[in-house]
Amino acid sequence: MSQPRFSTCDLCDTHEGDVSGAFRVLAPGYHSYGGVRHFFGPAVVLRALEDNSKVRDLLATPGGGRVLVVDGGGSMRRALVGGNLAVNGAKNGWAGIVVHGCVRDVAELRAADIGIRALGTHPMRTAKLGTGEVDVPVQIGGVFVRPGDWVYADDDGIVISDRALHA
Ligand SMILES: O=C([O-])CC(=O)C(=O)O
Repeated sequence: MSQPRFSTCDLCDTHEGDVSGAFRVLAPGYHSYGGVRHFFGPAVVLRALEDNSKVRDLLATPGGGRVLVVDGGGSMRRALVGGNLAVNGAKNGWAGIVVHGCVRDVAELRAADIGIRALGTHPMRTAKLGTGEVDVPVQIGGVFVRPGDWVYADDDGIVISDRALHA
């Protein structure tokens, strides 16, 4: 897929004076695991605490270039995304996944044609109890992310905006 080139640094330079809260930057701490390092799209937002049932359900639906943002509560005890989910998300046209929590199957994630950011890795998978809240605002990395916000991720960081910022 051809991508408009954007740079989160350039976006920050352009919007540094925006004190409205429309332009936010996630605090550092998210690492890149997917085969795509540079991705963007409108956010689908999910809160899922050590249960990835809804992550799996959403990645099985058409992504249409959107980015799945998962507030996993920062859990360092379970992995919310693994190789199968990443491949499925890529196949269904998701641009990326941002996980406030852990992922696993690092080699498979690296081979998947999708952007993945997460706090770390953990080899233990989550429960599958069907819990989780879809389409809710979350607060991760010190900022709010709301359904429909735009996400821009590259090697320098992750920007959240209430509107599209690329040309
Ligand atoms: O099944 C899970 O919970 C996560 C996983 O390992 C995968 O996506 O391959």
